[in-house]
Amino acid sequence: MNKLTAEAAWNECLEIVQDNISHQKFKSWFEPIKPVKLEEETLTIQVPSQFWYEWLEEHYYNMLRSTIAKVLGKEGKLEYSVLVERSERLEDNRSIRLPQRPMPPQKPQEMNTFTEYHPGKIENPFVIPGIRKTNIDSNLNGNYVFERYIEGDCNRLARSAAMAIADNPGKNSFNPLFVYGGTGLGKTHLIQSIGNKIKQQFGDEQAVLYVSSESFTNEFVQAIRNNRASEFSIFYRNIDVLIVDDIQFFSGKEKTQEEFFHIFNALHQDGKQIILSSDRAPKDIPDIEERLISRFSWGLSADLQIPEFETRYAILERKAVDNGITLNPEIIEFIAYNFKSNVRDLEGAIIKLLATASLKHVDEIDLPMAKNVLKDMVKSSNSQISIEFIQNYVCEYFGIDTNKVREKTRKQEIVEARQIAMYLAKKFTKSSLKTIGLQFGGRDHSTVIHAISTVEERLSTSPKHERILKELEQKIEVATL
Ligand SMILES: Nc1ncnc2c1ncn2[C@@H]1O[C@H](COP(=O)(O)OP(=O)(O)OP(=O)(O)O)[C@@H](O)[C@H]1O
Repeated sequence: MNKLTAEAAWNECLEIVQDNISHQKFKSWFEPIKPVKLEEETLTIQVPSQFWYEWLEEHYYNMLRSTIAKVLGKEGKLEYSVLVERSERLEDNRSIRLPQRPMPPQKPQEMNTFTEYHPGKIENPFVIPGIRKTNIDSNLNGNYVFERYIEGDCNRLARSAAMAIADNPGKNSFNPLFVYGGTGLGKTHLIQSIGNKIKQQFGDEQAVLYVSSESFTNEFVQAIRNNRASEFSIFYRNIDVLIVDDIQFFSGKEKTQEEFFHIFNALHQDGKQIILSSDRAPKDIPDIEERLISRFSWGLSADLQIPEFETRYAILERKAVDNGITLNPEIIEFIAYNFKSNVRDLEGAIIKLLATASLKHVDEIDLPMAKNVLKDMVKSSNSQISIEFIQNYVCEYFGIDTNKVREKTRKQEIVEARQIAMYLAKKFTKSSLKTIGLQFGGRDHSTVIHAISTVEERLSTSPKHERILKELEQKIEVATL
């Protein structure tokens, strides 16, 4: 005979539980539970959700079993009653993406578990196969993989940190990884590649979740509205690899920041991996709590820069292959020269070419067609060759710093490059000799005349110079409209 009430029995259980788990976990998982009834040696407790029940079974089964044995004796049993019907929960759950799994057969609103197998109620209450990990929709785009992410000086650090994380999530010094950079430079692609690689390598062992900070905020607001803030919080605390994109969107959203702060702490403390992206460095994001900014900088902050010519070229080659379009090198060069500010524009150019080719039923696109199709997308400043463009171009060709041709230096290789640039400036721009001289460090027009005649002379006497000049002229023609 058991004279205990359900409350008293459960309170005794709680005292034991409290001694065995952290305060935070106790508060999260045990305080909200209500004792319902105690009949013979069977204590029934009410849990707020199906997910809750599953979580307890997965994580606290042994501890609860021994606790019940201590309080109710060897024959003691624990039964769960789930507060809300599953059909209702499922609908709600979707909005905050709680993990779901197929339900075992059960009586409505009630589940029994623990200590005994109840045929017809729960098939196997003790083994919950991958309850959370298999069922979380990671929200990843399968196209964003490392294999399609071209490496260059512009992204080397961020990319190698990302790959290291993918091999060892949570157990590396890049936690959090904070990737930042301007629009269209590949932040989303890179951070999603980490998630995809982890899924590929670790499968259901790692619960990966990609979420934009905007969705995070919306879900949180909705969770508050539906009195489900604690479930929201618990859900996020169960993620192994949390990827949050465009974190600058948290700016000015105090409640969301606070919630994220707690989730961040819990995950970090548990050795879970956090990956964040933003359009600017942590310290430059306005209206974000100082304590969050400082956490963002705990691991590694790596920026993505505008890709250099060679990387743009490699990206274009890759995108052309991915889109099933063949582009000859001249066209790739033309695009790489004229679309400099971000990778999304490079893709836009390829897609426009692809669309036009299929509209016009053209099998192969040639350079004049490409120039014509893309002329509206090329910035007007690029459509006319400027002296600066030629200076940059020639210096890049000879591998020297552009400023050098504007300086007074008389080093042989600089003088030669400067003379060639002056010659090309005269040939490809409408600028006067005086203007050209001025743009080369304020030189006199007679210096420009001298440079042009020197180049012309070399052209007629040296095949090597003739070849260099021809190459440069061709490239300038390709690069511009
Ligand atoms: N290094 C790269 N190699 C291949 N593709 C790239 C690379 N960088 C960016 N891209 C491509 O450029 C496009 C834009 O990239 P992404 O969306 O990741 O940029 P973002 O920095 O997140 O931009 P935003 O801040 O505007 O969201 C994507 O299609 C992506 O695949």
